[in-house]
Amino acid sequence: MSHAWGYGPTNGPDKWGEDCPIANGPRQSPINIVPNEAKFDPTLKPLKLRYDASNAKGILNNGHSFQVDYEDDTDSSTLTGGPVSGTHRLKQFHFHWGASDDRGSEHTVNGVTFPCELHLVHWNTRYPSFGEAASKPDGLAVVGVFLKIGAANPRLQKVLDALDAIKTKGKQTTFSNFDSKTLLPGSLDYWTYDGSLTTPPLYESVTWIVLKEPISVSPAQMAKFRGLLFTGDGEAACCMVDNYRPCQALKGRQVRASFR
Ligand SMILES: NS(=O)(=O)/N=C1/NCCO1
Ligand SMILES: [Zn+2]
Repeated sequence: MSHAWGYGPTNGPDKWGEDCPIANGPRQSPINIVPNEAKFDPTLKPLKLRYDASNAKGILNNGHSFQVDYEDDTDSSTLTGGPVSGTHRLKQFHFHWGASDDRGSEHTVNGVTFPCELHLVHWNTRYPSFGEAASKPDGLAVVGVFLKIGAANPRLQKVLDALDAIKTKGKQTTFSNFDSKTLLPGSLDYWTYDGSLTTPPLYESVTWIVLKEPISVSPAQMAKFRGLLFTGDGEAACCMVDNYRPCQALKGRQVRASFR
């Protein structure tokens, strides 16, 4: 692929393997989750998420999605328990979504897609930094949360209201005092499996923790996601939609459930 990766016909997921051969590796993400084939694992611990709102730093349009970045130089926003050992620090959260409500999530459940999926990205502090952890087999833990069309979600509004300031690629602005725990559903029941980043470099370094319960998003709120652009100022505008990777082969992996 001669130019930067993206989600278009010439640089999209089908082309990523040209630069990242791991695209066809044994533990790629996302996957279709089949609840009836997920095995309840009684040894799985409850997920413990402790986030400090004051760690929120900024919000950035990175040309693929937008992300809210967190201070990660201390253990004040962490994931512990669940399927991981040790402490994982929150680095950022971002979303994937579709051009219409019939698609947009990366993971699917019994083949069912959601219009949007939230990813909270954490790195294992046994490594010195996110950059070091990102390429290690136990380096990252990403919590995935499905968004389902329903009533407007007031917890999303502060994030969505910031999007007008980051419409084009490369734009960023301060974003402070945001507790990402408010984005989580009531239940922390989850499925977990060994997978990868769903964006290049597609490193097989992610312990995926996909929550069973979705959170709500309204059609008007989805329109705000779709108002972003993949493109930068002065470029021909291309709407930031369908920024999701299709499901990848399970290749013998076991998906475990934290609940019966
Ligand atoms: N969609 S994903 O797997 O969370 N991808 C990334 N890339 C950098 C951090 O998370
Ligand atoms: Zn993601």
